[in-house]
Amino acid sequence: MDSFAIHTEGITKSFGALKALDSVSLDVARGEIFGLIGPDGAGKTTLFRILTTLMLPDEGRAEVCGFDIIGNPRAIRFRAGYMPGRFSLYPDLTVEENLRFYASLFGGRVSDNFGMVEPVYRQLEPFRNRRAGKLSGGMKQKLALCCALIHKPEILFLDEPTTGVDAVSRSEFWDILSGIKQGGMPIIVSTPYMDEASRCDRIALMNAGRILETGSLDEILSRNDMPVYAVRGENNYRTLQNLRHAAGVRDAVLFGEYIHVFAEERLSASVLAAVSGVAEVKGISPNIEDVFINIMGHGKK
Ligand SMILES: Nc1ncnc2c1ncn2[C@@H]1O[C@H](COP(=O)(O)OP(=O)(O)OP(=O)(O)O)[C@@H](O)[C@H]1O
Repeated sequence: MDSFAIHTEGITKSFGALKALDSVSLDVARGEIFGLIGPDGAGKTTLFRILTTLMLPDEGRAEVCGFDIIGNPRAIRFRAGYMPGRFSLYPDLTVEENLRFYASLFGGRVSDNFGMVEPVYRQLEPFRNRRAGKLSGGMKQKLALCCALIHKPEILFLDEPTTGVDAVSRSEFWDILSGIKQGGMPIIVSTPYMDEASRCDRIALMNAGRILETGSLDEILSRNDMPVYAVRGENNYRTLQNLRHAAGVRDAVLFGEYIHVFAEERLSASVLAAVSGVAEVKGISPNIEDVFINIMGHGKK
């Protein structure tokens, strides 16, 4: 088990009647970027809190860096860098003061491990005297990452680091994570954005407290290969209703200007074209969003 950065078996957590995590079992290998992908309420934050020893599970067990979350939480706290989902910085402290504060929480100084954050901090340096509350979203995110790294952790937990950040900053942030991974640090990162799956070595698709699929993006796509058509309607809203009631259609969902139709094997493009209001039909390869919607829609597993 020690060969895994994270190993969990049957982690379950309820809040009253709500099961926020339902028997979550997963492994994160050393040196990989592992993405936890799912919508709001999937249970991502709850899992992070349990793995960083801020909350106890009701059932199940887990190890982080070879240490048991219940038996040895202190060892994990020193080894884990955690960037919580919501803004974790002190808005009235400057960039520099925030970093100094986080270093002091672990009994150190910024200079002790500056090499760890230097590549990212260099981008923040021009603003080092600016209060964190006055930074742009992308800059806040970079500072929060520096604060999570400043005690030189062995593993990084990032809870929705790119939520609410513009597309360019999101992409830059993923480039930074790839750089950190090159140094051998395992990273577990949650996101509601399906397109970020391609930046991870492996992912888990999560919904309503359960892991629906785990694997590399390619593995998940090939495991869930299915006939999908992109359909444009004369009036997409009306066409969507017609498609949902058409024989051989398992589900139909609006994606931009096209409707994606999840079809039974026997359905052909020409049969679809005959559905009232359909203006254009083309066969497409399902993307990760198609797979996710299809799995959720059919309660697989
Ligand atoms: N302390 C709590 N008390 C009661 N319910 C909670 C608590 N923490 C989380 N929940 C509920 O558990 C479920 C999972 O929440 P969680 O925050 O883990 O999901 P998430 O995937 O991180 O989504 P989000 O982005 O919305 O935080 C949600 O329905 C949430 O309302």
